[in-house]
Amino acid sequence: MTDELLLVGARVVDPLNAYDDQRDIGIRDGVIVDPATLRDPERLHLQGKVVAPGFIDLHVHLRYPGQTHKEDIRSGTAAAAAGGFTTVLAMPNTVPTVDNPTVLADVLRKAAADGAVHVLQAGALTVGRQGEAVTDIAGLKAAGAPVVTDDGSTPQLAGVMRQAMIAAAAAGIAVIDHCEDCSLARPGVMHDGAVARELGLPGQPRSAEEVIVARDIILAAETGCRLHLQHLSSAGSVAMLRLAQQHGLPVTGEACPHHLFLTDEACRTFGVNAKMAPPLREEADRQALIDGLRDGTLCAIATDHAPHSADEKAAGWTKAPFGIIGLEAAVPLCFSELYNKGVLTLPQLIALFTVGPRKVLGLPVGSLELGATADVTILDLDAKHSISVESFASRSRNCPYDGWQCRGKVVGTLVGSSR
Ligand SMILES: NC(=O)N[C@@H](CC(=O)O)C(=O)O
Ligand SMILES: [Zn+2]
Ligand SMILES: [Zn+2]
Repeated sequence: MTDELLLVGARVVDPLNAYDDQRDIGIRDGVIVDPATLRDPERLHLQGKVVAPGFIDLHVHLRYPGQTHKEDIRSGTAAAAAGGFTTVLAMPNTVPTVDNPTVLADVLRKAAADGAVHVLQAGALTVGRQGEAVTDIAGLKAAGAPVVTDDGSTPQLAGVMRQAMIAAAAAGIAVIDHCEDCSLARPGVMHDGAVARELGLPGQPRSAEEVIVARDIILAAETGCRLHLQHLSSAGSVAMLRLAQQHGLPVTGEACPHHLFLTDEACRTFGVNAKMAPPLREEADRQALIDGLRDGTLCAIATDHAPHSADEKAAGWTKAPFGIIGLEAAVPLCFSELYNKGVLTLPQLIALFTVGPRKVLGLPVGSLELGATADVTILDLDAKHSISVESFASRSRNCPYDGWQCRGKVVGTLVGSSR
């Protein structure tokens, strides 16, 4: 039996094709088709709503395998779908690490069975993410990893990163990079500034991120490796990325909602739910990240959805793990703060969830063209609501946004037939 659906009357925004107008969208068997070819479709009336290509989150922790008390593929992808995402890129800092094709195949098998959205799985850069032996990057790519990263950390030795980039370049795969020099970051638990001094907590200076951003831009230039900088937090990092792009280097970057909407001041209010890597910084950094989105230096907004259990987070500032969840708050926050407050245009904001991630992944995702997988995100730009952490599909609750008022809501997501 064919499965036919017609999306009627919405404003369709498809930045890859520079399209922004009202039109109907036809779907047959999970693929976008010409509406005129449908015979007897089910109709979804979407007047006053926006239809966009399914949003892609380049940075999530699904915690499978090994840490499913925090999240699993079922709960994490349910959270993604509720939050407006139809594709997520899972990080490999699991137990065991996704550092070989066998573990990767297991995750993909589990995702095909349990996933409410498409799950892409990044491979690790080094064995066990120990920063020593480079993984079989070509083998990971062949097994389905679209990118490689040691997220959670990065190889501390430049020589190891250089070797990894040479292998990644040869395999034709991008390195995505958690920029943190541990000798500068440790034992810090928040940004190294006035708030940390007042709270009496050890700080992480901006240099902990920036020296790795500089190092890895230099290595990308030398090796020709495609490099994507994850969860950038400092103004200096954005400036270096901009300069690298002006020099024509193949380097991109992402920002996370928490770095866009919070500063280290939030550490006073939200306690350990404001503890994450890299840390929340200062207002000038926040503004620089927003400028980076505005001028295209940063091509993606990614959540860095990092679930941890209540017990783990209850360990207090110095012992609690780094990270907050973001899948179900990111889109409402971004549409409130960036679109409805006039910071970005609608196509600009939607591109940060579609075209930008597509470029990083090098996959044919994030567009509504005929023949594409029918991944669709449906939005109501005016709907007012407040974020209710209690109602999240995620298994974890480590989120500072409970009760935040938003304008802009995810009405639904459609996930097309698997690629
Ligand atoms: N961002 C975080 O604070 N935590 C992430 C690791 C990471 O993204 O670096 C996690 O896995 O919990
Ligand atoms: Zn990270
Ligand atoms: Zn992460």
